[in-house]
Amino acid sequence: MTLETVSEARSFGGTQGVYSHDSEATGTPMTFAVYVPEHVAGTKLPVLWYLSGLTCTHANVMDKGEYRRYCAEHGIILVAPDTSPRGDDVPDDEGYDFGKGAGFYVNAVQEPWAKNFQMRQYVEHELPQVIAKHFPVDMDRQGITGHSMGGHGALTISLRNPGKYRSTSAFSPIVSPIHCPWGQKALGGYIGDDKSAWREYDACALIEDGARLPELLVDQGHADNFLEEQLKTHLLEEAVRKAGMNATIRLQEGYDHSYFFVSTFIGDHIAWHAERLKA
Ligand SMILES: N[C@@H](CCC(=O)N[C@@H](CSC=O)C(=O)NCC(=O)O)C(=O)O
Repeated sequence: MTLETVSEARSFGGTQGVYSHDSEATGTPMTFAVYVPEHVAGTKLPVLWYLSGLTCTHANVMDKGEYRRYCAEHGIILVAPDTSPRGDDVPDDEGYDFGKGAGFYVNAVQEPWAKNFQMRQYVEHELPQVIAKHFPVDMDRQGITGHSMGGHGALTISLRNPGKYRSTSAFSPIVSPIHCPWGQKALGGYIGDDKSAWREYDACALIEDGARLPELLVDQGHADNFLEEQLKTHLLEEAVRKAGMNATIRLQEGYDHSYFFVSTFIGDHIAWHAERLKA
């Protein structure tokens, strides 16, 4: 499990790094970003996973998410994986919403995607092992968050793994891929026509089918162009209400889908995760 350091820079007393390794899950090199706050040598820190949205690499949140000040303040490591396998041999689609940059955090079973698009395996299993081996993380104190397609990833991964993540939040998540064009294209393409197999990749369906989180925080911009057609926050509100789940879902007036929105509320989310991860 060799790790290549792509870059490292000092920031807010800690280190913002970018690293690369050969992934067994995707069969490709994978790049990810990790911020490690200043800490006493030998101590282990809680870790927050940040999953990014369509068209993103590890770099979007690193460049525009403005999380380092808050991670440094709360002593939280933040890991940002890529959103898909990359490389000349990896199949792609003409659209921005499928193929490279759009792995949807699923294990594809359809060809030609199945060989490389194993992002569920990568994010749930392989990358955590790499992080545990190479960084000062306390794997008993993991939280997960994400934006848009990454919000969908955070919700579904946490719902499928009860107890693994002590805290779960999301920014403008795709709450029900089954019910939106982005999700229907992705799940149809990666998983196939059997819609019953889509349910494990749909936060609302997972909740309907009995999965629960002890708590949830979601922020959604009210002026988000994708809200009505793709994100459909009201479906999550309905699902958590019916399930009696403890969820705070905030509609933020005037905010759109961009990183101007994410960076505005990321401090709130990191503080919220820190409270639960350090309890
Ligand atoms: N290019 C597309 C929209 C792509 C887009 O908005 N991507 C979002 C995530 S959308 C859901 O997962 C994003 O995070 N973009 C990266 C960024 O740095 O802003 C279009 O033009 O419609």
